[in-house]
Amino acid sequence: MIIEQTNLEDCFIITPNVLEDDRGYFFESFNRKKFEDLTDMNIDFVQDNQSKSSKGVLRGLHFQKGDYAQAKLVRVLKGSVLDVAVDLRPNSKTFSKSFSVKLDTINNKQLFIPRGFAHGFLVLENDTIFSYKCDNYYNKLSESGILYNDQTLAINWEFKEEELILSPKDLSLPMFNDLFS
Ligand SMILES: Cc1cn([C@H]2C[C@H](O)[C@@H](COP(=O)(O)OP(=O)(O)O[C@H]3O[C@H](C)C(=O)[C@H](O)[C@H]3O)O2)c(=O)[nH]c1=O
Repeated sequence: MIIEQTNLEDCFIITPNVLEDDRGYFFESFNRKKFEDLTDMNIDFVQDNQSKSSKGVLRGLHFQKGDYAQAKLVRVLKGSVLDVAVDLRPNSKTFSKSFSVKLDTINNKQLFIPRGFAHGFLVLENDTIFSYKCDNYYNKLSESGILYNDQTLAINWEFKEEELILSPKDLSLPMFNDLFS
């Protein structure tokens, strides 16, 4: 397992050690001890999620507020995404900054997104399956988010605006300045 720092504090790229043989491959998709040893963080994931999406789907930017904030370890089981994390921790040196990385089944990369971040992803291939671990349970009343094309965050999704597919909920998310001004 290789851990790479990103430009955001406490947000890491994790690349598993893929063991190939003439049958195919094997890798440990998560190993708590190795994760904690390498990141110096304690983590206790309690919920796994999975979603399937068509090319052009953009899910996010989402986060849960307060006591229900979630850290996530995200990866792709099939297809590929542009994954985006945004630091929304007001006291962080990287507050309001974002990080993007392509996750797919070629690079097998995963992104660890700590509590206090917003998360979203743009699907780059049809029938992409996205899977992630959360260290806190889903709490509908604590859900919040920021509109994907918020001008303060200025995230480059690298995709034609007219080809994006978002849920009505995501299209009605607030702007960054509505939440943090
Ligand atoms: C997140 C979640 C949702 N749901 C239910 C609520 C809806 O009936 C249905 C779809 O929910 P939603 O449209 O919020 O799903 P996504 O747009 O994929 O949301 C996720 O996408 C972004 C990128 C994330 O990082 C979050 O984990 C999460 O917000 O699943 C549950 O039952 N449990 C859950 O943990």
